[in-house]
Amino acid sequence: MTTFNSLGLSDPILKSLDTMGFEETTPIQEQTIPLGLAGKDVIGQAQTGTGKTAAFGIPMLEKINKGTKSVQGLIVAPTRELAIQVAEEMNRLGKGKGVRALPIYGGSNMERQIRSLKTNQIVVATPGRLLDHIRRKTIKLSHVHTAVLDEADEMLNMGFIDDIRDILKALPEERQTLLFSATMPKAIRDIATTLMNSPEEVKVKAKEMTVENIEQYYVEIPEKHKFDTLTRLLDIHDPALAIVFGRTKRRVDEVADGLQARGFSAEGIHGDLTQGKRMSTLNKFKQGRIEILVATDVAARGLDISDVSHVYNFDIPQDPESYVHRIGRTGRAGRKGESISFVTPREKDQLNLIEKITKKRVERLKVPSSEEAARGQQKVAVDKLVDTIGNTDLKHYSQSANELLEQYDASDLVAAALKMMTKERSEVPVRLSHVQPISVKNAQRDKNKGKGGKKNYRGGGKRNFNSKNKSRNRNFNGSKGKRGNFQKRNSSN
Ligand SMILES: Nc1ncnc2c1ncn2[C@@H]1O[C@H](COP(=O)(O)OP(=O)(O)OP(=O)(O)O)[C@@H](O)[C@H]1O
Ligand SMILES: [Mg+2]
Repeated sequence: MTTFNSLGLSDPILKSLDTMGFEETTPIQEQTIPLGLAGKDVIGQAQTGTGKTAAFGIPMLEKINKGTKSVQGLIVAPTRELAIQVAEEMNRLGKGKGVRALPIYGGSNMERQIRSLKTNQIVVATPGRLLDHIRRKTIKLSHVHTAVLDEADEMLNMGFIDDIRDILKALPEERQTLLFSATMPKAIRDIATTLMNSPEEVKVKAKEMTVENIEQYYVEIPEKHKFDTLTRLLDIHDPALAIVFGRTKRRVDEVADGLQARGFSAEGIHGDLTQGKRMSTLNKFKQGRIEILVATDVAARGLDISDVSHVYNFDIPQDPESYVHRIGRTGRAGRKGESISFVTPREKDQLNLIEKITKKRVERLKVPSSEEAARGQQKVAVDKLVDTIGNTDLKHYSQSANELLEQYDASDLVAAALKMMTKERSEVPVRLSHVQPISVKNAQRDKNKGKGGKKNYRGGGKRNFNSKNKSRNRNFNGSKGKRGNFQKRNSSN
């Protein structure tokens, strides 16, 4: 066990960590914070949800000179939501020292950003908006001593590489560059090293690329049965919060609408929505006001929402890296999670490729029948009832209960109560537009075709964004997740 204390951090930073409830370092933090503090360039690779943000954030904050009122630390992230989230985490980490991070991203007020830029020493930006500021000379980067590419492999992928080169060119040559991600294909690592100054490569040793606290399943299923299977699985699993990934924006809209029509609390998020809509949907999801987020890959990377218990790959992802990031939205910070990928018969090769690259076998799950789904829904009601017996003072109801028992059969009474509590699904038919199955060959060809081209991440574009649940009893904050070993003391996400 390594404590933050033993890394020689300053009191203000230790104070923030204490407030955040971080007690021990995670392995990537233990290995990269000393390198970061020593001014080394670092390529850091560690599994999803294992605290990479603090791994690069803490050394950056330690090196901010409070007396200099200019941008000294720059973090670049691929999506607006992630830029905002990373800025929030940096603000928590920097609170003790009084250092603030400003998120800058497209779709928000540029003038306001320009005013705030004068008072913040750390900027967390998406590449497009940052370049706008650089070109308009509305950001001063001559004092930046630390630059971080979060989700580095994504940032150095074909869609972003030119922007990243331009951004790095605008920074002082004398600087520290840190790259972090859960995945780092070799070709990208090679590009990365050309942008850095003899980097130290830290790869947290793990047998598999995915975290072991995610139970990974797949169902083999023809395209036309996917939607009904999804609703059955949702009824059986009764997730605290779930993310359903679809391949395209249209797909996301159709699945979200379909789920709503069947009475689920679901909304979609993708790159064609306004920034305001994206934020409000994500916030509702974080607060548990919607239970199912249907998303393109725009939500695949970095997002840290602790109560996500299930990830469904309604469409199998284009590449194994995307799979790793998508399922990594659950099972964070030591919690448990489950992922279920839908594989059409022609997509079995793609699943095999994912298993090979991630070095993890994905287990087959039987497609549930409608009877099983109905039993699943009933079980939710039964659990609620049993939970109420255990945790509520029922004195108030005992007189009515006794009167009813004199008139009716006990089993009829319980059955009636269960029926009232069971959410019976509407059977409205839901039809989705046809999508092409992914084959390893096609995925490869699409990848090559896109080389050098611009991948429109901001707009989404081509790169779009079980019943074994240990405890079905949701407590009031909606959490069903089990606590793992590097939990915060007072987790308040
Ligand atoms: N040492 C720690 N102790 C307890 N909780 C921590 C610690 N470090 C980070 N966390 C928490 O763990 C969660 C995941 O951290 P973070 O988002 O940085 O993961 P990540 O490695 O960047 O994941 P991804 O690859 O998905 O981006 C966050 O809620 C964070 O606050
Ligand atoms: Mg991250």
